[in-house]
Amino acid sequence: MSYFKPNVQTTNQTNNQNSSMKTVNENNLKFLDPTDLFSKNNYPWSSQSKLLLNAIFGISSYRTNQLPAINCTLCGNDTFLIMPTGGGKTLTYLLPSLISKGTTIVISPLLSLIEDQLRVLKNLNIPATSLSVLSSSSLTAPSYEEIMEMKQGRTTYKLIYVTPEKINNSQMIVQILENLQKKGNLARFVIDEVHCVSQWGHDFRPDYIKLGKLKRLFPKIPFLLLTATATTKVKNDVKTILQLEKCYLFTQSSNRTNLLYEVRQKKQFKNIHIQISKFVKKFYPNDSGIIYCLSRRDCELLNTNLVKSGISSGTYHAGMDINQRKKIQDSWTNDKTRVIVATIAFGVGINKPDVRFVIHSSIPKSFENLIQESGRAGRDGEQAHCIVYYNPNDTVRLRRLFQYSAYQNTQTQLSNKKKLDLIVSYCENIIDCRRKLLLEYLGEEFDPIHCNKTCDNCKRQSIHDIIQKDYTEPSKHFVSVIKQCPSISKTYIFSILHGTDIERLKIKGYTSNKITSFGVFKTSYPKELLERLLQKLLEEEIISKQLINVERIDRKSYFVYSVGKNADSLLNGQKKITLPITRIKRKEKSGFQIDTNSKILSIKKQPQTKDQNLITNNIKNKSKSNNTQQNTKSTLTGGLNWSFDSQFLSSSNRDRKRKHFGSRSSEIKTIISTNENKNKNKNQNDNNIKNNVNSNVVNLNEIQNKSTKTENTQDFNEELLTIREMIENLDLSISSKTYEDLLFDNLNKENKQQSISNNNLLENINSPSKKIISINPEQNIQITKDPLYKKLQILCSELAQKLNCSSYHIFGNSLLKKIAILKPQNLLEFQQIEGVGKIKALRWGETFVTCIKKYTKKN
Ligand SMILES: Nc1ncnc2c1ncn2[C@@H]1O[C@H](COP(=O)(O)OP(=O)(O)OP(=O)(O)O)[C@@H](O)[C@H]1O
Repeated sequence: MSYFKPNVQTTNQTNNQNSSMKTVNENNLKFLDPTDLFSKNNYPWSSQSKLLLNAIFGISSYRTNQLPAINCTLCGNDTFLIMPTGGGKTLTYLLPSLISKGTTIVISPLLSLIEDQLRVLKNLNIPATSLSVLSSSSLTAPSYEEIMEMKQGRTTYKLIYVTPEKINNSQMIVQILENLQKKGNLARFVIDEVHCVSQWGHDFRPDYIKLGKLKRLFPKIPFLLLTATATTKVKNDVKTILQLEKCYLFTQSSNRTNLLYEVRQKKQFKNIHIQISKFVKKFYPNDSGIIYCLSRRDCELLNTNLVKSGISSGTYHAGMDINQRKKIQDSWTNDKTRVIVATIAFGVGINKPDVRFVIHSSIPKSFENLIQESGRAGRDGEQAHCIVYYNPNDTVRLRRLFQYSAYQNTQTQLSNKKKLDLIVSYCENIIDCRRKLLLEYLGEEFDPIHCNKTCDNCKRQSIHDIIQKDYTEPSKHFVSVIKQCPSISKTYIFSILHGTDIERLKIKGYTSNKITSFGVFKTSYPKELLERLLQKLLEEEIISKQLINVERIDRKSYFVYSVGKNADSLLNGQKKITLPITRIKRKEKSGFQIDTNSKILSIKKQPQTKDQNLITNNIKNKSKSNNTQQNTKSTLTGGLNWSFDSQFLSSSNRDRKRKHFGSRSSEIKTIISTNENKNKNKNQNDNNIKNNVNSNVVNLNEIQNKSTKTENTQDFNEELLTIREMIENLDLSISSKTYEDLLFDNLNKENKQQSISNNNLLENINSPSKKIISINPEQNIQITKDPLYKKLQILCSELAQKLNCSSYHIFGNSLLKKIAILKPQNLLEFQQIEGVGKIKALRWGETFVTCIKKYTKKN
């Protein structure tokens, strides 16, 4: 069998490099270049598809690979789409399901994901159901009569969701599928999270393997396979296990251009709340975020401290009972609690699109954990932060946990150790582009030039030089102390080198007259630097460590150090030890050098000499070439207290035009309606919007002024009552209309039929051009404080409560922000906003517009 890997032209607005596709041979499989085959807009369904895109989903253009994947599956081919999280995989089966005759079967791994998706579809009036829970109490189950109809091979549902377990264990479901096929009503199988098929994937599920029988039972039904990540091994497993003979493969970069990656130094966990609350208050005071902790205890401690410092947060971990967990998750999903402080127990089935930051308050367990957990940020495509707070001591904690785990055999422990080593080098690395390191781990090449300074290392490189400083002599002192004091703990090593804590050292017999390197460092090497050096010596196997009290998992267990197998090569001068340090790039001629490593900001007027330049460049080049050779196994260490905080806003002010913190979020762009509307008021409104958006200043000032006004509580409560009243009176009967009724509601039945076969006529049905705006980081801060945005959020959450769904099922926060900026004054303007489809506009537009008009009149 072979994959046919298309090289498809991009049709979206994302970064070009993101869309670049290779046409290389993969695993000696032949790939065709079907650009001409699937990227065109001249298929019989092309106009209909474009119309549905606009009318149902409120979207004006396809993203990378969406169009070719849609065309490919509609042509009846088996299609494998690998697209990063938040890339828009769902659309590639929703649109075809509305166009194809019959029903699309979606196999999805989790009931919670299925239920979430069914709520989305319900709000779009797309007929969908699930056969996974057939009890009558289930909100998602079809009725008895509907099941009977399905058994006859007929159904009005366009989508049926089912878990793999159910499809494997229910004879009735197989019978339904067979009868749907017989009657020509089985459109396609969609297998979501298809990497679960493979034991090499991160979420292997045995029931996915059994899905191999589907191709045997339904050889003519096309498969659409979806995942965010698949290594070559996983891809091969997918095609073999699912028994696909010919399958078109669409891949693209896993790069999430809208995520900002950063590693920050952490001093002590008990004070981490100070750093985190400062960050949250500054950047995301009213946005959602997740903070991951290593243990339940850490979650509780951090949460208590965050609440004390005024952050709206709650905990989620396996130690809480299921009701408590559900309560906090709902509160977070519906924007009542802003931040969730959780262990990795939180995450599976989390679909909230507008998570603006994911913070690891301690080192993640592995690269996979980092990618998966931070990947929950920015699923709506808007900019989001992914920050790891790192302290070398965290690794000691993790190693200890791995070592104690009673369930793990030696091999698992070794693999955990390797994984930990990799993530440690990532955290310690202050040179290489973080995007590059992450993507290389996923087996993808990435040129850091495309990072556009959206990771701390690239950002730092633009203002700092990195130089390698020789620490061979200090390292010899480390080894000397360890040689003289066998099995010594880290605290004692540091005290001896610093010459502090003399009384404690005396008790142990460690005195200056006995130990040659006693007090050599005095105050010249801060503890952070000694930690880095210790880590480096361990990596180089100059020293080694061992856990004491292995049978106990309490705080008394600790590591002791002894000389490693490479100690002699250091002592006899064969081996040199260097650590990268950073210094601010000097301006021409009279720059200032800041030695960030020594923690003493020594400001010297010292222009860089030719030789220094040479060294810097050599090191940079060397690091580059090492990089390509070693892949992610970079062992460069660093420890710089540097963050986006200090650079972010000021530089984006200076350099606004060039900034690209995310493909779709860097600057405000508008596409103003091309529909000729003679109405003078409307034109006036359009102009207002156009001016506001294009000037990029009017809006911000306006928002800023308003946000500084403190709101009168009485007014606010009255407003809330009016909102509730509006929702009470809202006519929800529109939900009984199908998507087709709404799409064609300007036409009578005859024309409806005609229009389906006449794409031109379809195009003429009111489908306004979309206004596309993106919100940059500064605007985001302003808009989250905007009273209108807050009102719209309340309106949305009240409405969600009434409809028994989550706020984001109605409108996500990023869309609400855009609505608050554009302030649509009528239904047409409301529907013109990118992300608002006709169905949602018809259902709730009036309510939202009324709220906005009332607000604009008052202000
Ligand atoms: N062409 C498009 N233009 C604008 N927004 C889009 C487009 N396609 C999808 N989206 C939006 O992108 C967001 C993410 O889409 P979706 O949930 O399908 O991502 P996904 O690839 O399935 O991610 P995950 O792997 O996390 O499930 C949704 O809010 C969706 O409405």
